[in-house]
Amino acid sequence: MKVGIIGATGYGGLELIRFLHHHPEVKNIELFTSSDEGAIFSSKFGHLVTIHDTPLQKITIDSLAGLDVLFTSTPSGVTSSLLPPLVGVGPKLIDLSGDYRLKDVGVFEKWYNKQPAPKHIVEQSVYGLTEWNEKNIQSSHFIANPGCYPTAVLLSILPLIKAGLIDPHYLVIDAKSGVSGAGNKLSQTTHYSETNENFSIYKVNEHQHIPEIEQAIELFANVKTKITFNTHLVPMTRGILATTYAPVTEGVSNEQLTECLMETYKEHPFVRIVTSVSLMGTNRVKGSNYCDIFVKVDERTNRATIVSVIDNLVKGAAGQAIQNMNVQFSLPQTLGLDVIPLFI
Ligand SMILES: NC(=O)C1=CN([C@@H]2O[C@H](COP(=O)(O)OP(=O)(O)OC[C@H]3O[C@@H](n4cnc5c(N)ncnc54)[C@H](OP(=O)(O)O)[C@@H]3O)[C@@H](O)[C@H]2O)C=CC1
Ligand SMILES: CC(=O)N[C@@H](CCC(=O)OP(=O)(O)O)C(=O)O
Repeated sequence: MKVGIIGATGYGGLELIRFLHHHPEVKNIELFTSSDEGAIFSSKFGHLVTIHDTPLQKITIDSLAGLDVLFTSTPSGVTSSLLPPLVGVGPKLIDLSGDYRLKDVGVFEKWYNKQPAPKHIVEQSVYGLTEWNEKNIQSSHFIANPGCYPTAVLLSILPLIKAGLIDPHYLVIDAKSGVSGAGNKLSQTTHYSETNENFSIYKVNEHQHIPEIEQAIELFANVKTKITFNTHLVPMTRGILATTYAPVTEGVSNEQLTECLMETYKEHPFVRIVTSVSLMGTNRVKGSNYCDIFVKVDERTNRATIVSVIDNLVKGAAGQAIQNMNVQFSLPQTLGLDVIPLFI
């Protein structure tokens, strides 16, 4: 397979390269740039010397046409105008940005404050939450890869909502991310001296992943709901830990919640249900495509605490994107992704 990456110099792009390099079906990786055409890739990234000594290419429709699959890992607002000429005619497309996730273009415009992609193009994309949308992904040429926070949250709560074990109308979700979630561009809030020894909340009640999570709950569990969702920045590089608090349906036990999660994901290699909280942590999934989930009912309040962890750059971005490519090409989902987490 001949694969292209637009946004190769970003964090998501670098992770795509790391995994695709080991993918047995990928024979060629072409790297594209909007800002540094001709630069030798490894001259920018020393860890890739002797591995990717290829020049960065200019993005043109002609240069993309011969690819089998194109990953776009660009800031929001870029692919809304870049991809429409390629949809349905060029390579299979997997977009890691938020530009095609929200089906209502008015909702995209409101939460991202950016010009949306044309509605008829957005309608052709399939939401790439792999474990929940495999059939549609397999038959699609155009995947909108989920956001990092929605991936962590949805994998943990969808089975319980769908089975009627928790009340979906009072969900309170508290999520924390490492700083790489904000990408590689410099900014005041991600500056070392502002993040080191600091733990902060941001985008209070205004995070762009709120409508994405609500849309997916409706799509996969057939429930219309409004969530409370807040995000925090943790002084670490990688990882998301998301905690959801949800009322438990009358008479439902802790064991039933755990069994439901285990049953849902028994055939899914990247989702692990953890039964001891001492085994949970972002370092248990770091560098890997795993999502680990733990649930415990507070019998005093009859609320469940549902916890999930992912690596934002892997299951939250590049890893899930490659998992989706595998599904699109009818390959085993684990191909190229079968790595043990870093842990330390
Ligand atoms: N970081 C994360 O954990 C996650 C990120 N995402 C989403 O994935 C996308 C990429 O994120 P991330 O890798 O962190 O971002 P980065 O900011 O690290 O990298 C984005 C890359 O996009 C390229 N780029 C910028 N402007 C343009 C343009 N106009 N046309 C083409 N390419 C452009 C740049 O490369 P160059 O200058 O060489 O063109 C840049 O290196 C974003 O939409 C993000 O929201 C999704 C899930 C998780
Ligand atoms: C830590 C941090 O800043 N994370 C980013 C995640 C960005 C992302 O994935 O946003 P898209 O919807 O544009 O893909 C954020 O919270 O906005």
